Amino acid sequence: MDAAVCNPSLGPSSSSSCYVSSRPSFCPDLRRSSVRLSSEVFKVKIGRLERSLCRSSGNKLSAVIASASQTSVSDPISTPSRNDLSDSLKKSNEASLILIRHGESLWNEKNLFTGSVDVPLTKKGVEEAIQAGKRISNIPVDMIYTSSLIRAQMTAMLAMTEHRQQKVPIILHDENERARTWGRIFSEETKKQSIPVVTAWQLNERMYGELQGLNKQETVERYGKEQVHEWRRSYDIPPPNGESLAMCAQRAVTYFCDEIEPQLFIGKNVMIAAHGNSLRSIIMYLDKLTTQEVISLELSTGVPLLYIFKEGRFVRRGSPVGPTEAGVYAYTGKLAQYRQKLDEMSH
Ligand SMILES: O=C(O)[C@@H](CO)OP(=O)(O)O
Repeated sequence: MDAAVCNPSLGPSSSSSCYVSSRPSFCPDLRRSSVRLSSEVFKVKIGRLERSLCRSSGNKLSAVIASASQTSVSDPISTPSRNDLSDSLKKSNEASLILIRHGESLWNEKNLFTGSVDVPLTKKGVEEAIQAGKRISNIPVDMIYTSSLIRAQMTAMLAMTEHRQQKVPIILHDENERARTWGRIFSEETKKQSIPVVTAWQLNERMYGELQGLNKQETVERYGKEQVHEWRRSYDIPPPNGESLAMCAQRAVTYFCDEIEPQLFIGKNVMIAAHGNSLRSIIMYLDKLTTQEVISLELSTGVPLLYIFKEGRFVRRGSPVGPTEAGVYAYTGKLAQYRQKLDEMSH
């Protein structure tokens, strides 16, 4: 691996860990990346890459702009024109990426396998989401991506109630023409005060198959600790009739590359609220973890992780929690400036 991964286990205590990947991001570089994604993911990525970049006579910039302007965020709130995108691309050399696993759900509390089942947060989960919002309240957010499941959406919305930017997160409904038309906003000023929220099933928790609804402890007693650990944490062994992490990565990482990276590339600050395993697969891609390293990657509920996307690379800043917060903001001039602006506005 050409990146120094300081700490593949991303619990709340890993806030000081960071690394600079020497892999410039964006799909082309997967050709030489050491990320152990499944060969199917690799093929999908390369296929899409060739469609989005190579076909456009090697002009990466125009491909990125075209790709960004065609994404599902071409919506009534923030339809960026090609000129805006070019300007923003010229001006921006850095964007923040916040990843947050949803707060505790009612089935987390009961210790049940949840997967694709759409279960809401507990009171504790609501509180975790609010606390997460406090932790990221000084980090800019221009776009939010959530899964289509309520626990991730609740988390994103509750976190944003704490954000000092005080913009209104608005869910974009893209399911049909009527939903798109009826959700239009007719004030430019109001649009500026809004943050588009894109919901994507591709970011959903991995489908846990026939384990969904079963108690985790009882499953261990029935099938043994090793078998259950393999189902829960291995890269390519799926639970009965469910998705392995590799299968989950195939949709989640592909979505990240196709829809989210282009936004970061043009300088948009992005928050993703999703799930233990869909985020593990994305972190595996960002941190270039091996199939062995990803086994020990555990994400706590409601703890945000911050990455800086700069010069085509992802730099992990760990979690903006507690005493290390100053370090997080001090890291980039842009974040420090943003925070100063917020301070000035609130005086
Ligand atoms: O039940 C689930 O859907 C997931 C996340 O809560 O569990 P696990 O930690 O086993 O991947």
